[in-house]
Amino acid sequence: MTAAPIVLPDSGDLSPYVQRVLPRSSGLFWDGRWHEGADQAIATFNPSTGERLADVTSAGSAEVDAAVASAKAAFPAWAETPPLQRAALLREAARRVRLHSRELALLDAANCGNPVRAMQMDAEIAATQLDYFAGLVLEIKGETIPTANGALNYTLREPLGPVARIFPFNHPFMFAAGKIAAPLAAGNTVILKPPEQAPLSTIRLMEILDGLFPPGVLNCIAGGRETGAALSAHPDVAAVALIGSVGAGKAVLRSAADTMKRTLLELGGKNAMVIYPDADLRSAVEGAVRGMNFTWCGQSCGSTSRLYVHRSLHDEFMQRMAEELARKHRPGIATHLDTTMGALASRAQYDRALHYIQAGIDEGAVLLTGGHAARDAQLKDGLFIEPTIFTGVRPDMRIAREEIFGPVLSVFSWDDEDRMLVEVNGTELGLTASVWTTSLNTGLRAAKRIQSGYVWVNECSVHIPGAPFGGYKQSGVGREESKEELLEFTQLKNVNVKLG
Ligand SMILES: NC(=O)c1ccc[n+]([C@@H]2O[C@H](COP(=O)([O-])OP(=O)(O)OC[C@H]3O[C@@H](n4cnc5c(N)ncnc54)[C@H](O)[C@@H]3O)[C@@H](O)[C@H]2O)c1
Ligand SMILES: O=S(=O)(O)c1ccc(CO)cc1
Repeated sequence: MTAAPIVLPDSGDLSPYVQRVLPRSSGLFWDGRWHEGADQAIATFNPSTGERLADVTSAGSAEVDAAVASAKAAFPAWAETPPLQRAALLREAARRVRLHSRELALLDAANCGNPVRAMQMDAEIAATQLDYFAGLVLEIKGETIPTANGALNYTLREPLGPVARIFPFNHPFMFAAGKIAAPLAAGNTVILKPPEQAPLSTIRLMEILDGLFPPGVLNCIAGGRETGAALSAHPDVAAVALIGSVGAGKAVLRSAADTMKRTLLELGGKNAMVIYPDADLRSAVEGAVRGMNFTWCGQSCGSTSRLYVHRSLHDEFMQRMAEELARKHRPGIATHLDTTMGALASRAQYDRALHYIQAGIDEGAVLLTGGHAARDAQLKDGLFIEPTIFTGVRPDMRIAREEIFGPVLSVFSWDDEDRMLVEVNGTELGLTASVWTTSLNTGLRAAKRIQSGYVWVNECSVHIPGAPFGGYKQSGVGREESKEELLEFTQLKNVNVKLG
């Protein structure tokens, strides 16, 4: 039985309730129970206020070894658990997530700076992913292969073993809860490594799910990059699934090489949105604001942070976009239910975004709006930056080439489609893209030519359950949010039976 959820108001400022939703446990859970760590604690903060929220125990190498040993010991029995029984436990996990969604959203808002209302959506997405993969368990199946001599030849899909799930701070709870679903559904055990900047909702998740799975099936170790690196290098970890930066992805690939472990990498983006001259202006302007994900300060791998507007529309488009942005997003305290744009997750993220804003100014881009920290006196203790749009951006500028992961949009004007598409594709990243046009031909042509793993036409930002999400080029390896994610956590065995 889980404790009853904490009742929270439907409107107004939820800051007074933050203390009540904090987890009571350490950051270390394996073998079905909580542990004290010998290693140091990580202080974790509220980016809206600067307030220290809690200290979380960080896993050192002894704790990593113990968590992996627990996941390894639990693996054979979990792999043998009938698939529908595994699915039933995942559905119960989804039910508990929904039951506690509002307190989890508040915890994320307080810890990572994203607005609390948006984080309620994150909890719902996580629950949907748990249900979705629970529904797929009977699809973990093989094929029969015709043979020349009448032998029976068939394939089986078997789980891999302990899977490390390492993820970042931009959607902490959605990643923690949603990303256990596929590996557990496929019969693997899991070790979660939450982000050091915002680990609290993962720890609370472990409290909410405590006792649901057999000991060792679902484990959690808090910690930073060293903890993630130790997991990636561990010989008894069979697969590492990382959501994070390209640099971390390369480090994981290198350490995984020694033990030939499976990797699934969801990495960075420098994603383009293209506005064709025949686009429906009203919906394209709305999409351009939404695609940048100003709600979470652009801290999203899928944000369309490069906007290519056809020259014939450029001035009117940008004027309307500035108006739409001003109407929709102004930084505010993340734990207030009216807030539509939160705080940057950490001082490092804040400094990084301001650094890129300065680089844009220094390299000659034109500030259309924003370009500085929030000046509202009520926000003075937090990590707030005004939503920022640069026009007149050239492809050689740093704000055109490098992932900022902040509320900074770079706008380009174009009139030659071929040249524009070369620029769109002229990056080592290829995660998402968005194209706006009323011509089906144009939309399909652009979708074919853009080198990205996920292309929206007359849409942006939304993730469609069941549609494979993942990157081309250095944006990643493998696909998530779909049947492909489930199969990433299986290995194929071929069996040939000579008959007669
Ligand atoms: N493609 C996606 O689905 C997706 C989604 C969200 C964020 N991201 C990317 O995440 C990045 C932002 O997050 P960040 O700056 O915290 O990323 P990061 O790579 O520094 O950290 C992400 C996670 O990886 C861990 N980590 C860092 N270095 C590691 C290493 N060498 N070995 C193992 N683990 C390591 C961190 O502790 C954290 O838990 C951006 O690049 C963004 O595009 C990608
Ligand atoms: O905001 S994003 O980081 O692009 C993101 C990643 C994954 C999902 C759903 O799995 C939603 C948003």
